[in-house]
Amino acid sequence: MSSVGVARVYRGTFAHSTRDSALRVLTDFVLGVNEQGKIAFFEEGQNVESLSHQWGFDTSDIEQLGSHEFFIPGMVDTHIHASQYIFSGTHLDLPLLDWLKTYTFPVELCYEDLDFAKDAYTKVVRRTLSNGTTTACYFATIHTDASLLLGRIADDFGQRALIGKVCMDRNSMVPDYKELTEGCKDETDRFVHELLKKKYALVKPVVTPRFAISCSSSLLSNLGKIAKNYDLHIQSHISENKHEVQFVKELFPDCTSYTDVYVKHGLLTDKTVMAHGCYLTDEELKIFHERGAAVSHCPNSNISLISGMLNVRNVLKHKVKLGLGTDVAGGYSSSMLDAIRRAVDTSKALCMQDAQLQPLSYKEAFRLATLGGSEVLSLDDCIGNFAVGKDFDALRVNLCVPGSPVDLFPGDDPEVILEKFLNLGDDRNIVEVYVAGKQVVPFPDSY
Ligand SMILES: O=c1[nH]c(=O)c2nc[nH]c2[nH]1
Ligand SMILES: [Zn+2]
Repeated sequence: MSSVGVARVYRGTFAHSTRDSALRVLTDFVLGVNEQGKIAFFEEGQNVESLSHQWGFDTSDIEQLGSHEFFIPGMVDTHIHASQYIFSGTHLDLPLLDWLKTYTFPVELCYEDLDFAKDAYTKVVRRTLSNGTTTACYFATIHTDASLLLGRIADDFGQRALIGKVCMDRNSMVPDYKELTEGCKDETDRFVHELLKKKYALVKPVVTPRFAISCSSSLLSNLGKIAKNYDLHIQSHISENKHEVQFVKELFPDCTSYTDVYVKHGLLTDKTVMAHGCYLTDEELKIFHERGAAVSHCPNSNISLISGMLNVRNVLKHKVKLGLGTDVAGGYSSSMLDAIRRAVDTSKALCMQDAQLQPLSYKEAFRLATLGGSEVLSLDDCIGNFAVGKDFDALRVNLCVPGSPVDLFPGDDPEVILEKFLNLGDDRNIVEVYVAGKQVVPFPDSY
């Protein structure tokens, strides 16, 4: 484009969430992306002439979307185990603690081998990007070098990512799949230091105690200090399964709740994201709200491992930041579209138990997968919707591609088309993916 100031301009339908509205479908809007990959303007199509003067672009350079096409913001997976992708779709027949011991820890041990790690991590980054995950908050494994490799691969593919080297110094139930307390702290220091040194634009470290069962009090305190010293994100699991909650009570008798364990060790901050939270009490949710900590709702995993069903309405009532996670591979799908669908399904299942509850609408689930996720990761000043000044993280969706799993009919308006995509669509419909203004899907030939 010959213009000064904008690199690309699109015209057509855009759907996104705002602070006040779970879904706004805007037909005939124009959006400009500047050279820095940020949204320069986002206005009604009728303003196009004045925009072209103001921004110096030629209207013939505008890319017009088809009537069966639209842009939505990139989706944010707030909780995914990159290392478990290798067995996703299998091993769904045991409850959490047995599942970890029998399937998960033995697989995670393999990531000591960097060739193994490279293959698996390349596949998970490719798959999630194709499925429209522009931002992922990843658990890796205890292996520092393989975790750094995941950071490099995310950077190579242009995915926005938080990367966690997993920390665990007890109860691994599998010989060798744990570190000594001091080693774990030192390796986390090394991981953070090395990853920050790379100066990747979109990839950052996240302090990652696996969960309270896997970590001694001393390790948790050390991790809390590292997070504070470097002002880092923190991720872990909380109150996923009733046996887990009971075990934590026994391991930390001086703490008043599971949440209190993380509070006492400096791990519940406004940059914390805790996965699951199915059994959090109202008192605990109040603490989450006061501290600005977030919950990642992982409905596929919660059902697959028969862990529990998060009452999303109650979390929202407590004004706790909430997003969605695939939780691969406790969750069998790496697609955030699946997370949207399972979140709605779970809320409907809860309604069957309590007629007073209101199910989640597809619009609310869409919000959780986009703007909600950006809030969970404290990135909502930068991504989550099409507000001017934010990075252009976006999916171009086309429902009329060859082999599309969705059929359209006369009279299907843009809102219906979006709803069909969210409920029936898949990666075949996600024809282009942008992160910070850069097109990352389709992949370059060299990938
Ligand atoms: O769903 C889960 N997946 C895990 O890998 C894990 N580790 C602790 N708690 C966990 N829950
Ligand atoms: Zn998890």
